[in-house]
Amino acid sequence: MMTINIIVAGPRGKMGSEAINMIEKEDAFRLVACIDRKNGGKTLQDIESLPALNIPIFDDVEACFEKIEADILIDLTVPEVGYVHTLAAIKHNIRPVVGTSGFTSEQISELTALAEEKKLGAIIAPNFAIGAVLMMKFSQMAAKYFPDIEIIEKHHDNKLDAPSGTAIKTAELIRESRNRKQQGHPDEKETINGARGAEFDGMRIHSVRLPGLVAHQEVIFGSDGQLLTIKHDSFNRGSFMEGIKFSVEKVMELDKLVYGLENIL
Ligand SMILES: NC(=O)C1=CN([C@@H]2O[C@H](COP(=O)(O)OP(=O)(O)OC[C@H]3O[C@@H](n4cnc5c(N)ncnc54)[C@H](OP(=O)(O)O)[C@@H]3O)[C@@H](O)[C@H]2O)C=CC1
Ligand SMILES: O=C(O)C1=N[C@H](C(=O)O)C[C@H](O)C1
Repeated sequence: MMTINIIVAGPRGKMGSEAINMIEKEDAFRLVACIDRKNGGKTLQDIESLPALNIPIFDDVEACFEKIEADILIDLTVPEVGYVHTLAAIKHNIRPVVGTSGFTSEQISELTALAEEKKLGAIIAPNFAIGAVLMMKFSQMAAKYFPDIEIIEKHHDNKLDAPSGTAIKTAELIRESRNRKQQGHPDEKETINGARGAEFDGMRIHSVRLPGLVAHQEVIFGSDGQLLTIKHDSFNRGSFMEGIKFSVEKVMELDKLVYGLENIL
């Protein structure tokens, strides 16, 4: 059995710490280093909330990639830094598996081109929960028949990016199967800015942020006399780990960047 050597960026985060637990449970996965802006020079065992492991922590991504032999970077940080980490990983021939949301489409295009040039596998997945991927695909199917759509995504109030990566990916998939349609009344006016949500290809995306929520999305399709709702809920971060595990295995076989788990499931 081949061992896959993994670096995790964002180890103290909700997703990063869950990913470390997942890696520890897998015989074929080996955690070799972490990237953490506040704990460079320490080891994982120096951090109270994390497993007592003698794994080096780097605050500098370049130093980490130069010193540590790794196959994969799992990035679970914030958009600006996650992009820098992903770019550096590809340059160092380390395959990125990116959960961090909020990359721009220009950044994704740039990373795609670089991975193609290097013939290196990479995965950027707006949502690693298998149920969420199905929710997006079912929405894409339904959009062909029900072109009037509102996406409502709901997340915890520590989330930095809006709309969520999942909502953007859902809208992108819907755009592939639906002719552009400007929804609502042509003369509608917002008396408070943002009341109708964000506009994407004529449909609307609404972002709810509340304590108590984890990650939830409803796609509502309206038609004459009927309403279809396609809904997914993640109640904990464990829901994303199956997709991360699958991506870590799959990215080793790829020679290009894949954006969205639906393309490899
Ligand atoms: N694709 C998917 O399926 C999923 C994706 N996500 C995405 O994953 C990312 C992480 O989510 P989550 O774990 O909930 O978030 P957390 O806020 O819990 O963790 C974020 C981590 O990033 C670190 N970080 C923040 N700012 C910086 C910075 N400037 N430089 C370096 N590190 C930094 C934080 O460290 P510090 O304490 O120093 O700030 C922390 O360790 C988000 O982008 C989220 O949208 C989340 C769930 C599922
Ligand atoms: O920040 C989160 O929590 C999540 N972010 C991802 C997104 O932006 O879609 C995935 C999931 O919704 C959880």
